[in-house]
Amino acid sequence: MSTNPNDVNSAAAPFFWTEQGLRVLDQRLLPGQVAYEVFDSAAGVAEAIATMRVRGAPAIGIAAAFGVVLGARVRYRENPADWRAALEQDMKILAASRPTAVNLFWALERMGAALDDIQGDPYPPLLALAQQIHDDDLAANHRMGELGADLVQGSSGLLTHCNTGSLATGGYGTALGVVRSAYRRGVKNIYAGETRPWLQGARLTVWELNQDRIPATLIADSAAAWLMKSGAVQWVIVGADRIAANGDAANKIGTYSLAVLARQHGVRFMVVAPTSTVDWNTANGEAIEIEQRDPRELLPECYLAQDSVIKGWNPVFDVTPAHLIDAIVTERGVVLNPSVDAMRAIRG
Ligand SMILES: CSC[C@H]1O[C@H](OP(=O)(O)O)[C@H](O)[C@@H]1O
Repeated sequence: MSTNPNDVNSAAAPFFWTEQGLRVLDQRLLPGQVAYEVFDSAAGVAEAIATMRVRGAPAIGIAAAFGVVLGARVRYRENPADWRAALEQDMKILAASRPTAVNLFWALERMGAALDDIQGDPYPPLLALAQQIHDDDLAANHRMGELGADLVQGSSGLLTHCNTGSLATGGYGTALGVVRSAYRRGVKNIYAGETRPWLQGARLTVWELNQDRIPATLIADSAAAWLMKSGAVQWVIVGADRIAANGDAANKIGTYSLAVLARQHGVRFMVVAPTSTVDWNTANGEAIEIEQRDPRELLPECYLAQDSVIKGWNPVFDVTPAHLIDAIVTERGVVLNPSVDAMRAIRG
């Protein structure tokens, strides 16, 4: 199987569409196991998203689009004359799978808007639309990769956080797409933060880079400040799950602290995300819902006992204010020093 990040059939692809259903790579098991499960219903895809078998804002949106396709196939078979109401219930289940990544709701809105024009069997047109959403995301990632690489040209080191590669998108990646493009242009010192507690960096990002034979250095999240103080990196490059209209960006927990540290050390800070991640209806970061996941993803086993007095607090995103962001890179262009006015340049 190809590991070419340009190829959606690379080992790092988060899922593949098959006639049986959406074949999902279970990212909870990486890097130790490359294991797939086929989901053949909307509820099944919602479960795959909620449990983080598939994760990453763009990948969540694309998976949800295929979830709508699966729901339409089931509902039309059940009742060819009246399938839409049941499908809309399926779409509500998909919408409830995770709250922060706006790509989920953007994809469901695009699929929902197509229902009015459908005559007869909804499966073929909805499958074509889901595949278009997937293809568009891959194309956007390559465009953003080049735009971001233009900005970091000449840098010696980059630090990234979480996983924003092929595993989190339609292929190639957002922030990790910039890293891939920058590496090809000569930026050789790539650092990846482990990204506790789910370890997207330690388990997923360095796995992807190793598949691509791109040398990288894994660091503990707590080593980021010391790395920046050493002068080894000139940019911190991250993804996003939801960008508000003023440029405030929600991303994996730990991103905000990296932005504060970057400003302290004169390191520039880049957010890379397709415009499907921009939520024009949310004025600023204060209004972004931050997902709280089960503390059991954080707490050592011994503190899960009934008599334990130890709890966990497990917000899995935080919000970086626009004033700490030097550049937001999208497929429609780059927003330098983001603000409400500056963001208008990328609004379709
Ligand atoms: C390009 S992926 C964007 C975003 O999604 C990740 O979150 P999760 O792994 O919880 O789905 C992370 O915040 C990435 O930066």
